[in-house]
Amino acid sequence: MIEIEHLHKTYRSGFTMKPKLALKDVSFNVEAGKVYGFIGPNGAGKSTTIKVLTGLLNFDSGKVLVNGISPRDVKSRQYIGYSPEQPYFYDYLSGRELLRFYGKLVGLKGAELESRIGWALELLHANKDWIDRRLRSYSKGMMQRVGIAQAILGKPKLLILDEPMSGLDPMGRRDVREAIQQLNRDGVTIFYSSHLLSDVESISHRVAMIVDGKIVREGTVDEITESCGVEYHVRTRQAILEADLPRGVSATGHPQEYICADDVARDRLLGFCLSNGIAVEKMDHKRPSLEDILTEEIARADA
Ligand SMILES: Nc1ncnc2c1ncn2[C@@H]1O[C@H](COP(=O)(O)OP(=O)(O)OP(=O)(O)O)[C@@H](O)[C@H]1O
Repeated sequence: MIEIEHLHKTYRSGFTMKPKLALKDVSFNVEAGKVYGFIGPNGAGKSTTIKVLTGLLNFDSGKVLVNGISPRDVKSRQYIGYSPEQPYFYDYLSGRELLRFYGKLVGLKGAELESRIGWALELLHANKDWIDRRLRSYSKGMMQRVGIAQAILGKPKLLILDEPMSGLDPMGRRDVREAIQQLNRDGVTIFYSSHLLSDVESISHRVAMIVDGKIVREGTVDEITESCGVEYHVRTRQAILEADLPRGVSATGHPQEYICADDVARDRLLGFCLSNGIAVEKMDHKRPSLEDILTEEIARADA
């Protein structure tokens, strides 16, 4: 559904038009029928990638195809629904009037238009009285729901959402997560960016992590977190002197709890316990979260 190969994008801004390379050799594919999360810190290049995908921005070099068509070709937009990070709508309209306007743009009218608006509002739990108030009185969360509702009115094959959960309270985030999952069950491919990594972990089939314009990880959440190794937390019946701890094993704040950096360190600690008659009470393994990995990648890029 989305193919990006060796994408480079430079911005030129300011009086001197000094170039800034915002995307550096970005490549990834999004298969049809998947929920694909795009994560990275502020300024990493997420919105730039999304603007390239939606044909709003040109790029220097590389290959970008959406449903087999270049995003510069207007035909590619036939299948796309898009909600920008900060939608700017004409705010003298009510949410419902705005949706009528967008619905007409995708060819809906009459009873079908009203029923499609009803469906979109229901899906986003936005069928409340505020939908008939003017947009200028909306909170960020209300605006976000209307922005996503307009993006799905045309029943797109591909839904592109830039930070769909930002500005939402926990219930709003849950509603948007559930809406994404429902749309995906109905066959929609979803590509979305987010800072909220626990949401991304819970609903994405695959994830790409971008830091400073470069893709640093790509895969399923399991593939990404497993590739970073598993830590083992071991609790013993007796304390072990720090000086006696085998290589790769470190003390925690608790006197009988230790962290083994990998399988080898765990085996060394278990061997040490066995030969010294120390009973092991408990052992858990802990994979790093996407947040741990992203934090590490950001530190590496800053180093
Ligand atoms: N119109 C522009 N002119 C010049 N530089 C820009 C422009 N838009 C973005 N940039 C720069 O390109 C880089 C990537 O920005 P982008 O908005 O794509 O990041 P992002 O990952 O979406 O960030 P955020 O999470 O804060 O929205 C940043 O360094 C940003 O300052």
